[in-house]
Amino acid sequence: MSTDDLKREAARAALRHVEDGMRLGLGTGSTAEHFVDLLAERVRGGLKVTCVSSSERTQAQAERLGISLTTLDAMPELDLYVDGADEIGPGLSLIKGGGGALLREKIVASAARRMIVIADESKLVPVLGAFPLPIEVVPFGLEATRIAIVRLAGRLGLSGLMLVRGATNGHVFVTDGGHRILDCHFSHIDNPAELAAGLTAIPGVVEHGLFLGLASAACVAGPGGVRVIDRA
Ligand SMILES: O=C(CO)[C@H](O)[C@H](O)COP(=O)(O)O
Repeated sequence: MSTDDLKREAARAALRHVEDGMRLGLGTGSTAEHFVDLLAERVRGGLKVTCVSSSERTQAQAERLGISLTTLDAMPELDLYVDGADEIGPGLSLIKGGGGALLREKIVASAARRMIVIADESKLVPVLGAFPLPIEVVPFGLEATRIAIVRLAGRLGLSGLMLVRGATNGHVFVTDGGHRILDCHFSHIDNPAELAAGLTAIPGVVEHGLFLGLASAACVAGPGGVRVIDRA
C-alpha cells in the first residue's frame, strides 16, 4: 500500500463518524483532500451535511464536488472537524501548517465539538519538532518578529534555522489571510505548551502550528489497518 492509499484509508475511517445532519469542518492537505472526496461520494448517495472549509483550496474542491458549504460566521458551531497533521505527538499534540492553512484550521478546529485527525502512521512521533514548526506572522516588521521568536526559542533552549516559506512560483508564500510563514527547524520541542504560550505573546505572531488539546481522536493508517487513538 502506498502512503497515499494509507491516507485514503485513514480518511475513510473518519468518515464513519459522520452522521446525517452534521455541521462539519473540512481540513486542508492531501489527506483531508481524500476525506472531502469520500464525503462527496456519500453526499451524492444522499447524506446531508453542511460544511465549512479551512482554506480556499478545500473550498474550491468541495464546491467542485457539490458539497453544501457555508461560512463559519453563518454556522459558528460545528459538530466535527476532520483534518490531517504534519506530526502527531504524545496526547495527540500536533504540528500542523505544512500546507500553510494553520490559522483557519485552528479557528475551525476550535469551533468544533470534536476534531478527528487523519494520517498515515509516518506522522506519529515520540516528540514534536522534526517537522519544521510553521509560525504565521504579519509581513509588517517580519524581521523584528523573527528576532523575538529567536530570543524566545533561546530562553526555552531551542535553536535551529527559521526560514521564510517560499512558494512554488519562486515568490514568498502568502497565506489565505495575507500573512507569511516562518518554518522553524527546532528538531525537538520538549515542552510544546511553554513554546505555544511564548509564541502567542509575541505581537507579530498571528498563529502557530502547535495544536494542543484540540484533537479528540486520530485515525492512523498503517499496513495492518487503521488504528484509532483517543486523547487520554
Ligand atoms: O496542516 C496542514 C495544512 O496546513 C495539513 O493538514 C498537514 O500539512 C498535513 O498535510 P498532508 O495531509 O498533505 O500530509
